[in-house]
Amino acid sequence: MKSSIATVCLSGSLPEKVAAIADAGFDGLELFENDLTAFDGTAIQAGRMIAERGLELVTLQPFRDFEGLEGRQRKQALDRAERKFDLMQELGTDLLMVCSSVHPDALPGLSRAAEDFHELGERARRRGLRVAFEALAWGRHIHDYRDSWEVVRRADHPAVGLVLDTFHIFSRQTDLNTIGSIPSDRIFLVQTADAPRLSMDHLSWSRHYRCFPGQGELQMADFMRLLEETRYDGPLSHEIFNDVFRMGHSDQTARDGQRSYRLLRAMAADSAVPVPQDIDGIAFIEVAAETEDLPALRNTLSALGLACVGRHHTLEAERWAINDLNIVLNPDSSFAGRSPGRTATAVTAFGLRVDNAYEAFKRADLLGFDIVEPEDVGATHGMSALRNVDGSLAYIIDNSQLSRTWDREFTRDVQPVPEGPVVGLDHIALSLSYHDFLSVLLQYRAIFNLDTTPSFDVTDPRGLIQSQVLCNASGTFRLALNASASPDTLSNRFVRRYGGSGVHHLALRSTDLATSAARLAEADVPLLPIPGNYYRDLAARFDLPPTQLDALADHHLFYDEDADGTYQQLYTLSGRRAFFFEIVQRDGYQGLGAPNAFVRVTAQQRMDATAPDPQATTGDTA
Ligand SMILES: O=C(O)c1ccc(O)c(O)c1
Ligand SMILES: [Mg+2]
Repeated sequence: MKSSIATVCLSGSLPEKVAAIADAGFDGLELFENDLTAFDGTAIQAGRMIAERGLELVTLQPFRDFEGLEGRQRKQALDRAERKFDLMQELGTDLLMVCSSVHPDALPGLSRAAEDFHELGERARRRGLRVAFEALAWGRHIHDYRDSWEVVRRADHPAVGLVLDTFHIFSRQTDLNTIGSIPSDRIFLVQTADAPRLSMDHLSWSRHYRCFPGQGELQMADFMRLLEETRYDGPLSHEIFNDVFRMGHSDQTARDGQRSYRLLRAMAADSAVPVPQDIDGIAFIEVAAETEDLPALRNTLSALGLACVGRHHTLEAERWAINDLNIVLNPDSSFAGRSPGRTATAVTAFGLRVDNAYEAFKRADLLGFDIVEPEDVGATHGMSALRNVDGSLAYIIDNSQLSRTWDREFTRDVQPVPEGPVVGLDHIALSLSYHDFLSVLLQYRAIFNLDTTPSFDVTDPRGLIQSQVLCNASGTFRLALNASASPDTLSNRFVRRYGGSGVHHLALRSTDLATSAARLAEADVPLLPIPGNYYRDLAARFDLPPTQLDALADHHLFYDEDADGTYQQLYTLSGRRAFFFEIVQRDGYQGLGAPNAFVRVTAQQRMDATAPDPQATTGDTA
């Protein structure tokens, strides 16, 4: 198969789109007619620009409202097609993609449509061209790929073939099984798109929410298995209409598109790409710490019961630990692989524990993700990492590797002895720019075997924050992704101040949150204050004894229940740092306290408003 992508997927001008598509390594592209119509060169120049970048022009599309017309309207539609054939010959493509008609005058009937396509195919053939028919999910009469296939079959013309577009097929929940029996030479084009499951009309869903396979919830693997049965060998072309892609960076989107294409190919039975592995947990977190922030960090960590258990042999870095949780405070920023221009004390790396790191890297590499070797960042630890879209590093390690690394790199001053109720890490939360959100989702879901919760909206006083959680089956790995289209939400204020996406908070797990809160208070670690109204609402929602409600309020704790159990949360303020700590007590509960999030972000925005001007000082609380 050949990899292709439609120009409509990307932001920018036609030359920018063509460059991004070529640089990302695609074999070809679908030219959306609007991109040509708005291009300030000739069709010949556009075709040459595409060819010079080594790209095949797979098709010109879409040709609309063709089938089912009579008399003068039918003749006009055929004449219109001839004008597009002229363009195609100048552009250097032999395929016109025709989508099913939404014309109010279009008449029903598969045989009538087949006659129209026979005639169109004959006109195309005379000019050495072909046409391909797609059923739009909202087509007036034809909105099922089995009907468009029947039209193509009855048209019975070598220049008339079928388009399969996964979005239209899945959005109507059409049975897939007919796909396997379509002769491969009758399929001229396969368009691939994923999407989140949303209940809305087909057209709005398609035009705004499509995403790359691997980012959504459609059963792409089922489709690919049936396509494989046909032995189809033509272009596999992403066609994504997505509001975020339209505002994103075309290079980043095109690179993700190529990764998604490889992910689709890796679904084939004979793929050489290793299968995705589980993430068992987070082995360590690295904080690039400015020296003046170290005392406050050390104070918070010791109040939480972590101890400094070793020092780096050559760097200033300290290893803080409790049980399996390791936090490395590293004042040497070069080790952390930080992006230029970022100065705040911030989380710049974490280590993902897997069964077989070699296989995970092999999969990541074959899918086209960026891998950073230790030499690249001048590190002696010997661990390779994925480069996250924000420039931070996700090391991938297996257990054998980890103990060796600690001993080679760090002294062992004290054994990590549990000294309080904090037992380890619960989750990490990222605040992402809106266009990084889907990139991060693709990276983690493509490489690893993870579940994704449905996306939900948190109401921040300045707009909505979209939130989604990636997690493993056993609950030992949770990564929360947050992004917002509104400029002044908490998550976007973080992104702006920090100079990009990044880790917004670290959540540790306690077995006794009230005691953890008391220890933080004793150590003068300020906690996020929670308004009294929150506890009035808790009293109404849950059957909690007054003493328990008072205790929650006294310690600034959030509370929630689900079918599996209860959950309590508290938050520290970030002070000068880019991130803050959350401490949770999870008694069976599976979520991340989503019903409390609007109160939390509102309280954080309130703290932020009373903090000194972030432009003038780094003493912010975002
Ligand atoms: O939204 C549309 O009109 C449209 C156009 C062309 C396509 O291939 C498609 O799937 C949708
Ligand atoms: Mg399509």
